Amino acid sequence: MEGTRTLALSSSPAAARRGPEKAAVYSVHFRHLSTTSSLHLRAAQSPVLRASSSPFQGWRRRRRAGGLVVRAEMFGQLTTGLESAWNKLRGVDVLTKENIAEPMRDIRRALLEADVSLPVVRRFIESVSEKAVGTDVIRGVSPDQQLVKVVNDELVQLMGGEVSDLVFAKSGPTVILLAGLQGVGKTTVCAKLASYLKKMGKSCMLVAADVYRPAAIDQLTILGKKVGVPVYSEGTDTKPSQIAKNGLKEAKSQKTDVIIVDTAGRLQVDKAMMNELKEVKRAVNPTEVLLVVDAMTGQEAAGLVSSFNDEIGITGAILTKLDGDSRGGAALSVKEVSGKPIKFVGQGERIEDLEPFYPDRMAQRILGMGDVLSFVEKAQEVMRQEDAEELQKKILSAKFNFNDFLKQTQMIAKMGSFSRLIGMIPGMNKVTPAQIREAEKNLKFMESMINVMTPEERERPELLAESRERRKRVAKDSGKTEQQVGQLVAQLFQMRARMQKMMGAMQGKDSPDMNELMESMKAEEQAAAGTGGRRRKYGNLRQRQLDAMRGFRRR
Ligand SMILES: Nc1nc2c(ncn2[C@@H]2O[C@H](COP(=O)(O)OP(=O)(O)OP(=O)(O)O)[C@@H](O)[C@H]2O)c(=O)[nH]1
Repeated sequence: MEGTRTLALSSSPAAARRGPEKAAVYSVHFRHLSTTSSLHLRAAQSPVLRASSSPFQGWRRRRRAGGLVVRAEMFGQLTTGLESAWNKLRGVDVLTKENIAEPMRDIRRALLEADVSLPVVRRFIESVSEKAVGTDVIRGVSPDQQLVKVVNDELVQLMGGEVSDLVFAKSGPTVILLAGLQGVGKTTVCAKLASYLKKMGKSCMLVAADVYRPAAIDQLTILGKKVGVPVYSEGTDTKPSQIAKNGLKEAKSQKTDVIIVDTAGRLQVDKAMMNELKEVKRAVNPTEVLLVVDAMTGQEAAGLVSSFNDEIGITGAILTKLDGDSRGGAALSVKEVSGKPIKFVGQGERIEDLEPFYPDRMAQRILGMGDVLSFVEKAQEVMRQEDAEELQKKILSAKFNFNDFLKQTQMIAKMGSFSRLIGMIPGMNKVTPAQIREAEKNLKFMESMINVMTPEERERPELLAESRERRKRVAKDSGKTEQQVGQLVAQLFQMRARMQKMMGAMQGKDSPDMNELMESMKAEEQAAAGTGGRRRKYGNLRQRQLDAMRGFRRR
């Protein structure tokens, strides 16, 4: 492989585990001249851990029986690189061409260090910059969170958008032809895929068409036994295309749903290999031709998918050894470079370590910001910008009315569990679940009174503040007391004042004191419920409410 020098003592954590017990560093596998793309260490004692603090940034320690294994945290390097981009946006009001320039440079650097190919990085940066600047402002979402969301969406697109499912033949056995260079994990993938398909309820057969390495046939036979799937083989004297053809015939006679054909791997792409694959492909007309590539080879993997597709025509790729990939270049480049989707990823040596490739989950893992993303998505979903602007105007001009109040409560309901949402707001994690439950109950209580108000009363709460008759009617229609209606009206005026204060604080970039807000909501709810003890306890609050109403009457 050009540009690759293997100083390998071992290529896998399993081999690392097999190493001697006492040394601090047992095995190191370097690919690529300058990068530590693959490194598996095992230590019986702590020196490796001490060493792990700086040179192994983004690497993960795992405790295993009998020692510690230090492994690359998947895409850890990239995640760390991107973090510096968000940090540069702290304190800005809105994303502009100017203020995103530096964060975009960080993102570009992080992607290049992750071994994503340059043209892909260029297109990515261009698209993110364009979208970030053109994105509507969402109230409550900070510019750095907004950029995280734009980058996430672009990463998902870059990796193919949707999950790309396996295609099954409409009739007869589905044939999956696996190709790939030597040592990428093809044989292991055969067994992993068979086990995956078995769990889906499909019957499988493995076909051993790697005739150049007798050990490959043995390995497949052993793995077949392990996963409980028959293996069709004819030794090493028959042509691979003939073995594949006979295997398919056998599968048909046994009414097997899927056959997986294991082919020979070569050290590099050569004509003989391609011709043989073409021949096998012609012989069995596969539904899926999947190229197995090693994630640790970075953008080379993407290049390979491209050249195999040009030569033989493939339907997708399987990315193995993602568990050892701290960079992510292959996962990010394959679709964009080759136009072919990654269908599965191998994330370990065990049979069950194969799963479909979900671009959205992968992007979230890269960014490591699941909470921020779901918060932004929910805020986007329920709060169109016009609504937000209108609301803000109303709040600032003290015109917040019962309709807005209802809209807000409904919005909160739409956002799903109030408590989950609150947990996502920085600074709100001190609010207890009991407080949240009370706030939710309070919202329902108030809603029942608002529902029986006339449109005019909702629009102009002053009407209710000024007319006892109106308050009496609302109380009667909602089954509440006149006093409770009075408290609700007073509460709305207090809320106006409080929201104005909050908006002022937000515009001044101070974060509002959410705890105080929750405390007062709780107090108001209890006052509204109107028990004797609570009445005494929250006497001051009720006095304030009455004052607010009186003040209003005087106007
Ligand atoms: N960590 C890790 N190791 C893997 C993964 N997939 C395969 N391996 C290991 O990679 C090594 C090579 O796997 P094989 O399945 O023998 O590779 P192959 O492509 O069939 O090799 P040839 O038959 O020589 O072409 C084995 O030690 C596997 O356990 C993976 O997803 N993660």
